[in-house]
Amino acid sequence: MTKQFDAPFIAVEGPIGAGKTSLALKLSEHYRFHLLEEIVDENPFLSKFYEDIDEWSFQTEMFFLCNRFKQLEDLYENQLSKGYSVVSDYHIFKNHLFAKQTLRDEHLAKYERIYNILTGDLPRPNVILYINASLDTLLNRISRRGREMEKSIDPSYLQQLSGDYEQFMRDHQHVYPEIPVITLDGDRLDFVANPHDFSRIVDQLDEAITKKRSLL
Ligand SMILES: Nc1ncnc2c1ncn2[C@@H]1O[C@H](COP(=O)(O)OP(=O)(O)O)[C@@H](O)[C@H]1O
Ligand SMILES: Nc1nc2c(ncn2[C@H]2C[C@H](O)[C@@H](COP(=O)(O)O)O2)c(=O)[nH]1
Repeated sequence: MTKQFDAPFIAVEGPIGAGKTSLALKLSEHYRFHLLEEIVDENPFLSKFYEDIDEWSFQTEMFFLCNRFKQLEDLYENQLSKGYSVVSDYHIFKNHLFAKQTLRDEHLAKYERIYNILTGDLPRPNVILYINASLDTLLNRISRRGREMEKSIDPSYLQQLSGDYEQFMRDHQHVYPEIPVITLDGDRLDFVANPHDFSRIVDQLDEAITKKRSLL
């Protein structure tokens, strides 16, 4: 049974470099919501993963899964169960989305059994902001962010992830119509440098939060 709570729990999602962390940080400051940030550099396998995906993918995905499991357990205990609102730069589903691309079949079968056990009763976001963007935009932003290990990202890997995100968001809206998915055009919106673009996102989010509160 998924843990129940009433507070807004907003997840910002999208492929690598779409702007999730940047937008989540700005929203947490604007709304004074608790910010849940995914770990990246603390994953000891990630740099090895980018050098040899097949060799290091299982440990990479399992590390992310276990870390996020603990983060979300603590989030429920310390924030959501107490009525505090949250904005996060990830949704736990991303773990599965990456694993389906990076794990070979026999590893994926084991991973999915563990994923279902660990995530079955975790708190789930009740609003999703989904940033999509073209491959060129993603590659440019990854380059601008400048993480050494990401310089070896294969564009086809990123293209496949982007496609998987598109499909997942369509499926999610169909399966969970009560959870609004606000899609943002990452090619057109510069919420980092353009206050008008950011305020338009806030307007859409205000509407979604107000609507959810009216249903409580
Ligand atoms: N909408 C945007 N317009 C322009 N630059 C952006 C935008 N979103 C993010 N960036 C820049 O792109 C880089 C990646 O952003 P980041 O928030 O780390 O993406 P993600 O968390 O999705 O990987 C950062 O340098 C950030 O400043
Ligand atoms: N193989 C996986 N890699 C992941 C996962 N979550 C994040 N990441 C990588 C992708 C980027 O290099 C970096 C930061 O991710 P962003 O989406 O914030 O750009 O970490 C995962 O579950 N599996």
